Amino acid sequence: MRSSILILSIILLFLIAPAIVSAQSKPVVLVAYYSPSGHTKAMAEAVAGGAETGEVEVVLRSIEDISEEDVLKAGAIVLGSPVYNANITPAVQEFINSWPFEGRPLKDKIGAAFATGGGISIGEELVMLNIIHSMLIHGMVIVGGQETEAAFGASAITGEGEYAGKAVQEVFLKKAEGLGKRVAEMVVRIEVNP
Ligand SMILES: Cc1cc2nc3c(=O)[nH]c(=O)nc-3n(C[C@H](O)[C@H](O)[C@H](O)COP(=O)(O)O)c2cc1C
Repeated sequence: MRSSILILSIILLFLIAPAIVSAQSKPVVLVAYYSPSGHTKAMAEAVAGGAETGEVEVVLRSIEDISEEDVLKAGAIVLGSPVYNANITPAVQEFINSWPFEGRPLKDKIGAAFATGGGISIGEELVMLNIIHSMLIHGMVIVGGQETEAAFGASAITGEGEYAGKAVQEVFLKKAEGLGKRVAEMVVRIEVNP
């Protein structure tokens, strides 16, 4: 009886161990956002959905809930900010300023950006490029979205014309999804796995 339990346990261990090891070794894609009125959060959720390829572990979190350890553990960081006066918000700037720099521990991690802005061409590209500048200072490897229309990352217009007063539109969510998917593919491809 005892020996059959022992044999069964060994068989189970052999069956479960590879699954445990592969779960632990998946690169982490951290999707970080700041979103007082919910539009950037909607884009973040679409980025996270796109990144769910099964090959990575996706962590979707508001910047207030992200620790230094979360940042260090991530193989990729996708960061989103609303446009405030054609710039990233002070909270997102503070979040970036909190990243560890000594010894450049973020070097070679994948980085990508997304943004939402009230109006067309009054800041969303500047915000994505601002995030990208900061990631480059840390030595991160920058990835844009799937299509030319999301070359700098994924952005959404939330307050002008036909986009005003509505949930974030499908055309923008698709760009966010594509960005997430590409980041997930690239982080596996370059085998970033701290
Ligand atoms: C203080 C402030 C400044 C803003 N400045 C801009 C701006 O310069 N350009 C723009 O396109 N939208 C601007 N907006 C609009 C926001 O970027 C837009 O509503 C965004 O989608 C909000 O994101 P959230 O819903 O995730 O908070 C501003 C909003 C606030 C509150």
